[in-house]
Amino acid sequence: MYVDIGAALGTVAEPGIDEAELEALDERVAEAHERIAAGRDDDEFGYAALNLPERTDADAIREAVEPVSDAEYVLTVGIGGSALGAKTITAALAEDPERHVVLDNVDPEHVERTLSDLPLSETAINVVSKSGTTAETLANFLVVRDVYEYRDVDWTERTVVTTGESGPLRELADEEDLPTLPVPDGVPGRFSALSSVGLVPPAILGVDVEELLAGGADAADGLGPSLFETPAYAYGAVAYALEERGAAVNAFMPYAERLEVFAEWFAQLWAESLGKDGRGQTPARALGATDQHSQLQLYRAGPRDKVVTVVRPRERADVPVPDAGHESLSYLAGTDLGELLDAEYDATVASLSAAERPAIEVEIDSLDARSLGELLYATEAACVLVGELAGVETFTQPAVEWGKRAARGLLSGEDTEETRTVAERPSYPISDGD
Ligand SMILES: O=P(O)(O)OC[C@H]1O[C@H](O)[C@H](O)[C@@H](O)[C@@H]1O
Repeated sequence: MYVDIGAALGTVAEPGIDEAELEALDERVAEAHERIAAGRDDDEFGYAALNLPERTDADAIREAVEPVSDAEYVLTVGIGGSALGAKTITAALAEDPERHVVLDNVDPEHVERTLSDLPLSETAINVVSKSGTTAETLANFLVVRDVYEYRDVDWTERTVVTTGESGPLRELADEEDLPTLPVPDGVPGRFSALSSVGLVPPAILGVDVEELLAGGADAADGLGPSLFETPAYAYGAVAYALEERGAAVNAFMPYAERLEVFAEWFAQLWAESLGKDGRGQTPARALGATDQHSQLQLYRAGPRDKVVTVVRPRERADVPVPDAGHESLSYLAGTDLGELLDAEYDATVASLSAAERPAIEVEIDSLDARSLGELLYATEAACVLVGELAGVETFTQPAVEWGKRAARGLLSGEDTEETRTVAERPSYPISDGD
């Protein structure tokens, strides 16, 4: 992975970071790196995520998916960190990403439509929940099972479960003797893409999971004590420094359709890990070049509270633009779509710099398994570094857990602190008088 922080320097951007300040920050990066390395050595909660590339057993995943390896579709039932990793990987790498269907939300119309469109006898079910208690996942799984039974398709032969050692999902899996994979110890869901949590659908859909893990291992080997020699830390350190100087928003803008879901994954990672103690950058999702024609206006001319992260592969497919023989289109003659997209990327960074707005450039060699593994890992390492520099509890998510408890309490009718708060929530209704 390559990171270019030139467009985030104080000489060209406001907010920006001066080179002298970077030197001082590098000392803090060295300390944070030591903390991260110690956490990895002891497999401490959270830090253990950065050991996944070496720990994940690709053979065990292949063995567990063997019974469903000829499935035409994979239906993932999971939410948040239990869905986004797999969705990101298949969107980027599967030959036909449409073959991976994700039921994360419980919008009844969406669930009904999704299931009615799927050929169930050719669809493997991948149920994932670290806690095994998440209401959306359990409810969707029960609905899915019921629909399979109604259509007379044996779901027990087509299901793989990834969950912890106990909990309702584990009980459901044991009852039916379903093949199960463990969630890795000490790894929060949003950091678990490079484990069984994220790798079951890619394995079924023919993605080279060994190469993904090898890419993660490359990035792990590259972590060193200086931001000047570690692109992942350079990204994290500069994002942190810019937040300190007012960049409350991090607009994550890949210039590759196949990385659009990566921005969704990034949003969970950044928000849930770093949104604590009154701080944390708000992740915004954008796609280049599409959002150049909408959001870029705000990024260049709105409040100076943003940094834009642009991401691109260095290699692209060749799709030449045909020469139409029109004078007015001569600038397109002899080019190809990749060249155009790269020109748009360069133009966006330059356009932000011209308005003194910060950007950070991230590049990978190409959109293959190795580079994606590297990008996933490096982004996680960057996030852990920001957490260290900001002094927040990167690996917990108490605010999200509150909502989960409240929803469960409401459904069961329990009287808890959360359900009382829901009952007393502020209300000031306005209607149109009808
Ligand atoms: O994997 P599960 O236990 O079902 O949790 C799914 C998701 O639930 C919550 O929203 C957590 O905050 C997420 O981090 C987690 O990924």
